[in-house]
Amino acid sequence: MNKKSGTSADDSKRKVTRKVTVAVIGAGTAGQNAFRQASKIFDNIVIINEGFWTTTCIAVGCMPSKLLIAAADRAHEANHSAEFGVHATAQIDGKQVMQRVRDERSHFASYIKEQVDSWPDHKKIAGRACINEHGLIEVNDEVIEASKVIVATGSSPFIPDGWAEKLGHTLLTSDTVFELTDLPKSMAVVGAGSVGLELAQAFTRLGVDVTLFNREKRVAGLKDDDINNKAIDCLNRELTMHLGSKISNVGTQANGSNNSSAAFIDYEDSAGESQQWQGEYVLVATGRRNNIKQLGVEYLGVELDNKNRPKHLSEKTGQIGDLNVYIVGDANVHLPLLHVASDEGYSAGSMVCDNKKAAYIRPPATPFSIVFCAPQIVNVGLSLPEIQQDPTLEYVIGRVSFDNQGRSRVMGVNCGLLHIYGCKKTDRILGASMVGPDAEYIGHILATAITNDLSIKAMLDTPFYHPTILEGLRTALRDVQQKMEIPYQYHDTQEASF
Ligand SMILES: Cc1cc2nc3c(=O)[nH]c(=O)nc-3n(C[C@H](O)[C@H](O)[C@H](O)COP(=O)(O)OP(=O)(O)OC[C@H]3O[C@@H](n4cnc5c(N)ncnc54)[C@H](O)[C@@H]3O)c2cc1C
Ligand SMILES: NC(=O)c1ccc[n+]([C@@H]2O[C@H](COP(=O)([O-])OP(=O)(O)OC[C@H]3O[C@@H](n4cnc5c(N)ncnc54)[C@H](O)[C@@H]3O)[C@@H](O)[C@H]2O)c1
Repeated sequence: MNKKSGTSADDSKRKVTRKVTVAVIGAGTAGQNAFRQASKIFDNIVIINEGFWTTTCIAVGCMPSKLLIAAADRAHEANHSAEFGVHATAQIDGKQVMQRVRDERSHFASYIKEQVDSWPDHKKIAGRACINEHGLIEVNDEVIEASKVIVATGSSPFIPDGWAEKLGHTLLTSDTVFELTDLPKSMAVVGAGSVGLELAQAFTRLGVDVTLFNREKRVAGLKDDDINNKAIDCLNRELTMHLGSKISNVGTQANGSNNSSAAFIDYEDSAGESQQWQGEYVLVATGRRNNIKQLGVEYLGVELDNKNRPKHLSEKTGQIGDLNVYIVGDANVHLPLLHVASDEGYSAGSMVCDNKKAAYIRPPATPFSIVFCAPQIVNVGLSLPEIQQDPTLEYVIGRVSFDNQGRSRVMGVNCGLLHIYGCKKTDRILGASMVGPDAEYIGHILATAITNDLSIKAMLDTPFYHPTILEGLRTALRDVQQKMEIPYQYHDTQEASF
């Protein structure tokens, strides 16, 4: 993509050092998939990456966070078994907890390393790429002219202006928190999105004194008010949350007890009262931003909107309009999730091969997200506001509460609510939102149903084993069916009540 090659006076300084058919910028999940796929056809290909080559997911994302949650859940179960007549108190070795997180992370990273090591050295460049005004990729001493460019530069934690300087060594983000060698005594977590909720609850369960702040009275960005209120109700039972609070200042101050400094947060609580929190660390989880602002994609003809999202993005392949430019994974902001990054990378890698061989372009995935707090939070398909905006969608909401659902109660995890949005006209599921036990499995079933256009009748004709938490899904589907006034199945059965 050499937009203006040969037109500049300082061309001599920008001599092209390499011409390639495909350049992939970023070697996370999306970039590695794109590279692997495109390499099946093209030999003249290069992948450029700054930092670790083991993916955000493995190094600082999905895997270390779930490893921490796994330890936290063990501790929680030990400490909360008294209702079953089993009395125990968890002895938590913070150093061992954090070491296992890193050891297991290294285990997962070793698979990626093996793959990356198998790629020829001359096709890998370690360094920060930027695209110059001629549409050439500059990295280290190289100036690369590429016919096709795949941008897979991911995203990074967003830190509000000035906070990094003010909080200094007391600031943590998801990029640094897994490097802690021991569990801290106290921590504020700012942001109740997926990162904030998962980590705040995990550290609480591991005995850290955690306070969670969020500026909205909303968790996990939930858009269905009933599900949001239920999630807050369930999470409040173990988490200290200041939702709807406004942070006015952050910083550090001398810690009276020793020579160190402690962090503070000045905030106005939801009742309008001025308050101060003090503690050891502030984990900032206020969102992520795509790594694209400084890259120079505009020199390839890409237009960005005011939130740095690429315009004219094909959600199927990541292609930008009819340019030979593909923006995939978190870099395009579309759905910043692992499976999406993986699929988009694969599809873009197939596309640059002109779809000739071994190419499979996946259809855009049904929107689907899981937050791995307890109870889990899941959203599938269209959200309630999206459905409400479209008057042609005649919808009903099928509900089930998990507060007294049979197996949930047996297991002592009976807090939750599922809403299924059904379409009256088509007998299909438009979307769903849930907080509750086994939500990750229920979410997968609902995503399968939406993706494969299953009718609610077809879903109700499939077996639901007894006693399972998944029987709650059937209760919600029956509620949808009843509200649609389509009496497919007589279901005055006993098991709905236990
Ligand atoms: C704490 C946390 C937990 C998460 N948990 C989950 C989860 O449970 N499930 C889920 O689906 N998703 C989860 N995610 C999101 C998931 O990790 C991301 O969606 C996914 O890893 C994005 O992959 P990617 O390939 O787009 O980017 P990345 O893996 O981030 O790769 C981008 C690469 O590009 C490099 N790069 C950036 N700029 C340049 C440049 N100019 N030149 C060269 N290289 C550059 C970066 O250094 C990086 O190596 C989580 C994220 C976080 C932070
Ligand atoms: N389980 C998963 O799939 C998973 C887990 C972690 C991360 N992720 C991915 O990472 C992305 C980023 O997650 P995230 O949680 O960092 O971002 P997010 O955008 O989901 O949530 C950020 C939260 O911080 C709040 N906030 C922002 N500024 C604030 C301020 N100054 N004071 C108080 N609150 C403030 C927002 O209101 C919001 O609730 C997610 O969108 C998701 O794609 C996924």
